[in-house]
Amino acid sequence: VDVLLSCNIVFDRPHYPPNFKELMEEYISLCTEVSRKIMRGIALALGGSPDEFEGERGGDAFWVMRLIGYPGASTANGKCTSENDIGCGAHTDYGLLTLVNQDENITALQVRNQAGEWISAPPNPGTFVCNIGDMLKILSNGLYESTLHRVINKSQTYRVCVAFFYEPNYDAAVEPLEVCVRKRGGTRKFEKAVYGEHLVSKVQTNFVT
Ligand SMILES: O=C(O)CCC(=O)C(=O)O
Ligand SMILES: [Fe+2]
Repeated sequence: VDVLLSCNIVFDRPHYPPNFKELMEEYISLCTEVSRKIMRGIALALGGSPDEFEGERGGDAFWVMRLIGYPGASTANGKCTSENDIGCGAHTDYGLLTLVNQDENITALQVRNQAGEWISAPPNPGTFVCNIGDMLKILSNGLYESTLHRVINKSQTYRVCVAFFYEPNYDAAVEPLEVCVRKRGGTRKFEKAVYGEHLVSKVQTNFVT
């Protein structure tokens, strides 16, 4: 799918550190392991078996990792005004979980709470911010919400964020778990969705102008 291939990293650019590929691969493998463990915890919290998300639901992740750079406000287009900040518009993530590793010392990520207010999710050294994605909202029948978030870098410093997206298998047909349907009095809040179709349609609306 062209839209998904358009931003893939080329691992052997000459200005990358010599062990860049190995570091990224190790990081991805550790993030995959942590995400799988978080999913086991969530499965238990929802009252299911710990393996609820194994198999195509979340055991064979179509992971994505993005290394995102946000130029500082002053260098973005020559002026330092609040209109010049560089960020990322409000959206929900698409899959199961996102592990957001933010640059220390810059508060730019904001999440919308249930009262509809935007609150900061400041970097906390040694921790990830963990977003819930749309597929986990569906699987949990809405017991977990995929939280709206956005990024506004008002600082004058270039901000880097490493976001690891833990997703279902590309072809997975995702629907509310029985245990979560029972918890909501037998009501199915969401229709079945095929993860790959959801991903492509959201990437097209978010990134293609
Ligand atoms: O830069 C961030 O802190 C978050 C980026 C983000 O929300 C995303 O890539 O989906
Ligand atoms: Fe996001």
